Amino acid sequence: MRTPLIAGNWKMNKTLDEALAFARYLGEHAPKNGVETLICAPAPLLYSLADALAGTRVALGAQNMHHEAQGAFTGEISAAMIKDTGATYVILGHSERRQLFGETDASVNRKTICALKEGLTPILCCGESLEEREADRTTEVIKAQVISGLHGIAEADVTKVVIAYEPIWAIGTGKTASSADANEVCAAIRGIISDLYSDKAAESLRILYGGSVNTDTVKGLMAEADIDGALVGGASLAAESFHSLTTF
Ligand SMILES: O=C[C@H](O)COP(=O)(O)O
Repeated sequence: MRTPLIAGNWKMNKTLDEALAFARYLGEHAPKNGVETLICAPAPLLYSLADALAGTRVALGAQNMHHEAQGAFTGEISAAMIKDTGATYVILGHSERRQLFGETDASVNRKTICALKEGLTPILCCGESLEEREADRTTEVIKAQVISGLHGIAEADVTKVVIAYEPIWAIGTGKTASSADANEVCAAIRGIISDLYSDKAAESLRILYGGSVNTDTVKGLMAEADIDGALVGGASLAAESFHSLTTF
């Protein structure tokens, strides 16, 4: 049985005051029973948010990290630093990181290995561009990203990974993939895990959908057999909206 996960990705949004007001709201409004909820916040907010969210059933995550444990990497943060804040998740290989900051399948793989080593839960993102979808290359692209992202990770660890399928054309555009289309790709990802590892691993690994998820679309997406949750950008920024998503 896979526990549903509704994860908010705040991206580069919110001051400390705004984040604390959001946490206060979540403290007063519990998520649906049996649903895990998560906020992935900008790094400077993590320590304060960990305190503010203590006792709320809302987990905390970072949005990126470096693949080395420490060293001369100005401006970067490590897995151990994230763990120190009290955060337990980290988003890796988001398409914005790949497109705007030059992340590659190889660097995302190194980060995933490093996060697991530190005991963080990686949310490994994959997704095709509009051009790739129109050329009928979705499965091929996703397969390459998933295989590279998980390279060298043993079966005992792979079930700790969460995979987020986020078609690039649906991110921040208001265009959501239909529930059926999103489920088809998530099912294909589960098939890839089964081929790489085992049916058992594929059955226990959680797969999220992301891309313009909102309070109108979340229920349909969550009703699909292979979608275990959502990675939400825009609709996670207002506390009321995020809370409604967690009570789908
Ligand atoms: O990580 C979240 C995704 O990029 C989705 O963002 P969005 O919900 O604003 O489309």
